[in-house]
Parts: sequence; structure tokens; C-alpha cells
Amino acid sequence: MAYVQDTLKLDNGGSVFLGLSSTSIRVGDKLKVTPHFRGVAKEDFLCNYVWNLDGSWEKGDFDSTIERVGHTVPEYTWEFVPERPGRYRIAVDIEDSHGRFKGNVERWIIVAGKYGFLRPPVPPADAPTAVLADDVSMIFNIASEQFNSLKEYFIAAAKHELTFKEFRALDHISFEVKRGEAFGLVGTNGSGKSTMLKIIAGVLEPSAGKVNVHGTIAPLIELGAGFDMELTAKENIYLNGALLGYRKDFIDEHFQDIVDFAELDGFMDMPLKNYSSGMVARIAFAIATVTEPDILIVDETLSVGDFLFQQKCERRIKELVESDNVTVLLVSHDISLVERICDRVCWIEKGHMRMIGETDEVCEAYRSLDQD
Ligand SMILES: Nc1ncnc2c1ncn2[C@@H]1O[C@H](COP(=O)(O)OP(=O)(O)OP(=O)(O)O)[C@@H](O)[C@H]1O
Repeated sequence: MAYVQDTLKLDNGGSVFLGLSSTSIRVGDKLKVTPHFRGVAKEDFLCNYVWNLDGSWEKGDFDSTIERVGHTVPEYTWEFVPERPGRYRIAVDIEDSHGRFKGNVERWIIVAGKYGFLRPPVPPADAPTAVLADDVSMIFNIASEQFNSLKEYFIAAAKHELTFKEFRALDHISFEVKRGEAFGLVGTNGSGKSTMLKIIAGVLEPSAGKVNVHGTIAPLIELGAGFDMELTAKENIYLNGALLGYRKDFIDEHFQDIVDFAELDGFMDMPLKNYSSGMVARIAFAIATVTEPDILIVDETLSVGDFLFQQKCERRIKELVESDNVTVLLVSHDISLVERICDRVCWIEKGHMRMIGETDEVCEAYRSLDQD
């Protein structure tokens, strides 16, 4: 690994060199930091730091004075193993015995995710809009009484005895998602996330407000949506592909890619009703991402896949996000997945917009919900 050096000249004529084993590593990799000192006065102290660009200290013992250093200074090599992707400042400060800052040397490093992925910067404010949700509300009418059979229901309907109560699943939700952005929706069970995604996908019509969508959508919303369980997997690939707007010759051409990605060779002539939920998710994800849709919507569908397939899907989603062309809307209860993938996050709670902003900030607030 190439060593990158940086130098600080101290006013007493001494100098500090900061050597890093790399300026770009992945989460979990070790970064070796080697400060070299010359002519640092006896009473000087050395402090080393790792500072995350988002303003928080990374966990570790680095924010303390580690040793009094003498005139002939040995080398202090220490290691930093980042837990989160991001941009980090690796710094060494020199202070005198009164804690007065004498100078420092620092370097920036980029820490990519486990799969070599760094969340791309949030698109600029003037980037084109992919999805605009404007004051969206959704009201469901729920029957006030419970009916034990369809017959009872129709009798009540014929007698005009059906009464409904309104349930507001979404209450005046507004947000804008830029093209190329990875946007997450979080919230506790029943908060309205899937309802929001369904409105964006055009599956549901909002009761009030409107949603503008620019581009083609590949919605992975409900497991089995767009599939006919009686048909074979092969027939379903053609059916679902057609629903996503792919021509038959396009599917012919990409059929094997879909089967390979889903790793379901040998199961293509089996009716989908005999598939496990994870197998259905595999097929659905493989079809939706065989090309680059303008907007990929991923609800919890992936959670039924095994961990290997989840990792594979995550890699594919990241490739799409990195391409800068695909807008990803992700709903997940796996907050670390949201943190790894999304640029911005909207937290919806009981139908209300609780918070919207940068991923780390919103996820941290959401995580602290259990302390409320
Ligand atoms: N078709 C419907 N008719 C009546 N109520 C509905 C309907 N669809 C959703 N709801 C209600 O709207 C609320 C929001 O549901 P939604 O599925 O959007 O929540 P969610 O945040 O995705 O939840 P989860 O995290 O559990 O998947 C829930 O209380 C749900 O019961």
C-alpha cells in the first residue's frame, strides 16, 4: 500500500509527519496511522484523533493524550477500524504541557461500505425531480362492524346498514426526491410507509394531495404482486416483465440473466404457488432490476430472502444508486440497511411526517425512539 505523508512544521523547528497506509479503505479494514516526530520538545504532548465529517467522533480511544513525547521521539503507530462509511479526518495535534495547541497534522480519508460503496453525495438542489409528494393524505374507510361471511356483508349492504369509520393512514405528507437519490422511508409498524409507496407506484389513489413521478417505475411492493401463482415461474417472468413494460424480445434476451440472478435454474417450470416466499422475492427482484429502471421502489420484500440473496440485492441496489441515473425508494425496518444505502430519509409515524433529512440524523433520532 502506498504511504501518503503529510508534514507539519512546528515553530520550534520540529516537524511531524503523518503516514497513512491508505487514503481510501472499506468499513472493517484497518487503517495504519504512523506519525513520525522530529524535534518535538520534551514537554509536548501528542493527541491523535479520528473525526467523522458528519461532526461526530468515531468510537475509539483516540481523543486523548496518549503519551508524553521526548526530544528523540519513537514512532507511534496506531490503527483505526471504521464502523461506518463516510469521510474521516485523521489528525494528530501537538499541545504543550499547558494544553495549548501548537500545531497539527491531518489527512482526510474516504471509507467505503463493505462492498466498496460510499453513499454518493445528495444530488444538488437544482437536480431534476424524480418524485414529488405534495400534501398527500390517505383515508381508508373501515367497516365499523365485523362480518363473519360475505353473505352477512351483502345483507347489511342491501339493508343500507353498512357503516364505515374513517382511518387516516397518511396525513399531509410532502417531500421531494431528486433524480439519482436513494431515499429511505422509516417508521414503526402501520405508520403508512407502504401506503406511501403504493401511492407513488400508482397502485393507490391518494384521498387528497398529489404525487408527480418522472420516469419509469419498477415497484417491488408486495410479494407476489404482478404474479399469477397458478402459472409457472417462466410464464410469470414474461407476465411480470410485460407489466413492467418490457417487450417480449427483451425478456427473451434477458431471460437467462434473470434466472441466473435469482439462482433458480431448474425451477422455471414449477408453478409459482409451489415456490417459497424467498424464491418469489428472488424472481421479483431479478426482473425489476434486469435493466436500470428510472425509479426502483423496494418495500420489505427483500426481508424474506436469505442473507446471501439480501447481500446480493444490496450490491445490485448500490450499483443502481452509483449509476446516478436510478432513483431508489427504500422501506425497511433494517435501519443499518437504510443507513448503508440512503442519502436522505423520511420518518413517518402514525401517518404523520415526523422528520426528514440526512440519513444519519434521521436514523439516529428514529433509533432513540425506544428511549422516549
Ligand atoms: N386497504 C386498506 N384498508 C384499510 N386500512 C389500510 C389499508 N391499507 C393499509 N391500511 C392501514 O393503514 C395503516 C398504514 O399501513 P401501511 O401498510 O402503509 O404501514 P407500514 O408503515 O408500511 O407498516 P409495516 O411497517 O407494518 O409494513 C395501517 O394501520 C393499515 O392497517
